[in-house]
Amino acid sequence: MYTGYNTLNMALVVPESGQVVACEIDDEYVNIAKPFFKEAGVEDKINVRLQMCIKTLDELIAAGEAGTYDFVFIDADKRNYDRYYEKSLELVRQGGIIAIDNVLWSGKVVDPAPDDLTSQALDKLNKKLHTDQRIDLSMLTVGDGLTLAIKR
Ligand SMILES: C[S@@+](CC[C@H](N)C(=O)[O-])C[C@H]1O[C@@H](n2cnc3c(N)ncnc32)[C@H](O)[C@@H]1O
Repeated sequence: MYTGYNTLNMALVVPESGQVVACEIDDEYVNIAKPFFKEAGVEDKINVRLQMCIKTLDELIAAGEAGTYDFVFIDADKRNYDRYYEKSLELVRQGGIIAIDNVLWSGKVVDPAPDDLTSQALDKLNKKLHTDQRIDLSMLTVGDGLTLAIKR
């Protein structure tokens, strides 16, 4: 979530009945974001979970919400992206979209250094998605690289 810029954007466009689940581990950012959610009149549409996001994803699955989400945006700690991707794939419905940010990592994924575990993890995930038959894939070369994975 960070300071909530994209959480707020999503909450502004989902219908009144929609919900945005926002994952963050740092309460400083949550405290910055929440007044803006209120000011924009969308605080009731945003469910902030202040804990490790893998725990939140597991809780959503345990609550029977697999296959019910339209969209997931993955933009937290890069080395765990593959774990978040697998959980997100469970959570989205057929035709649902998983967006993954920073997949080019300033170009370092092309030839990751031996000690650069982040670039290695992103490179590995990019290659995995390329042949993943569970999704249709588009990698947008905008910004730092944005992958769109659409669940089949
Ligand atoms: C790049 S920022 C997110 C920006 C946000 N997607 C946006 O566009 O407005 C990444 C955030 O993920 C949080 N984060 C990192 N690891 C996390 C984890 N394991 N669980 C939950 N949040 C995490 C960081 O504290 C940081 O605020």
